[in-house]
Amino acid sequence: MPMSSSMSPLDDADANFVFPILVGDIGGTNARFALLLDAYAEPKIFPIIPTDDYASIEEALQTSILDKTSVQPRSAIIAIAGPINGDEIPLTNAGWVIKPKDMISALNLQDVIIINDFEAQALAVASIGDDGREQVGGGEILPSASCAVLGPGTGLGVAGLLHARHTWFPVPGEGGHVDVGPRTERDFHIWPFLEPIEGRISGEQLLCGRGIMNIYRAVCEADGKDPHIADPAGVTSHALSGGDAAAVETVSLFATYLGRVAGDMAMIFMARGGVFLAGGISQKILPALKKPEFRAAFEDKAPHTALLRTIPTFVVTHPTAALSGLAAYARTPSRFGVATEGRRWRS
Ligand SMILES: Nc1ncnc2c1ncn2[C@@H]1O[C@H](COP(=O)(O)OP(=O)(O)OP(=O)(O)O)[C@@H](O)[C@H]1O
Repeated sequence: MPMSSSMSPLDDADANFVFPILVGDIGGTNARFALLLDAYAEPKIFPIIPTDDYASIEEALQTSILDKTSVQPRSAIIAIAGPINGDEIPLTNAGWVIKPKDMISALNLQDVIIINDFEAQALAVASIGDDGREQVGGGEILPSASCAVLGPGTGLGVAGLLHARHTWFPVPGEGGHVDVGPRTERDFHIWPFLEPIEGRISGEQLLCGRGIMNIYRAVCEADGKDPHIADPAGVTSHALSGGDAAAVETVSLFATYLGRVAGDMAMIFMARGGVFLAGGISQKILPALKKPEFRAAFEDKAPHTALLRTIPTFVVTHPTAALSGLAAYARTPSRFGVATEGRRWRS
């Protein structure tokens, strides 16, 4: 059992962390780390590393962070892709198993917190300003209202962010796995060619790197063409340059489906504070998301079209948004209602 399990989440969240604090955002593809020396200094951000290049988080931290600085962190706040359960936490979509007790002894830490990577993206939404995001379409942020975050990356992460009692509460969940159904005539042509997961098409079957390939292959098969592009970056670059019709349609459909699911999340969370598109893919296809499809699908939510029109949508453009959210939490944990029960380990 984690050593802090006797403390209630809110009592625990009020406890400050001891500096220097290491913050980390570990995705299925990339890991990003930064060091915070004190509550006022800007985080020192280290180069992004591919998760697959290291056998474990201890090895990654030792080689790419600790061997490159004389600062010895005392606390670590790490966001990971996957559910946090018990003392051994496997990453979804990557080979690492995070063992906080091993981190404490191998890296000489006194406090380790592990949270979900989309909670970190939600913390980022509360802490980044206009220069870290770009609005797509109309609507205006209603201050202190709820927000929703969706992030197509290796998978599709979704989180809410609620404001109550002067505190921002990130709400992690598995919203990336909602069902998505065909709607237009073209959808009905393509749907039979999509690869399902156990018989259904979930958001994550469409809205992530793998999902781009799923849509692309289905578009090609529906039209009796050979899919010749091998990876998601190839599809989006052919689409953005306009050089390949199937790639152009794939990215247009991706934007439509992302708009549909983002609109659903806006309604679920009543996200008058805005819907934010995080994750690696959104910023790479920003010009495609600015075309009409994304926002049209987002707003097309009868009987709530008028409501959806008032809700702004943003692409998070800050290159290390999750780290900046974690840094804001590390500095002033009392501003954020992050539940730490079962997710905090101390030496
Ligand atoms: N230019 C691009 N266009 C579309 N997809 C891309 C592009 N570059 C990389 N990808 C895909 O983005 C995914 C990686 O996303 P991201 O950079 O958000 O990684 P991550 O943080 O490790 O993901 P996650 O947090 O979802 O596990 C991979 O599936 C990759 O194939």
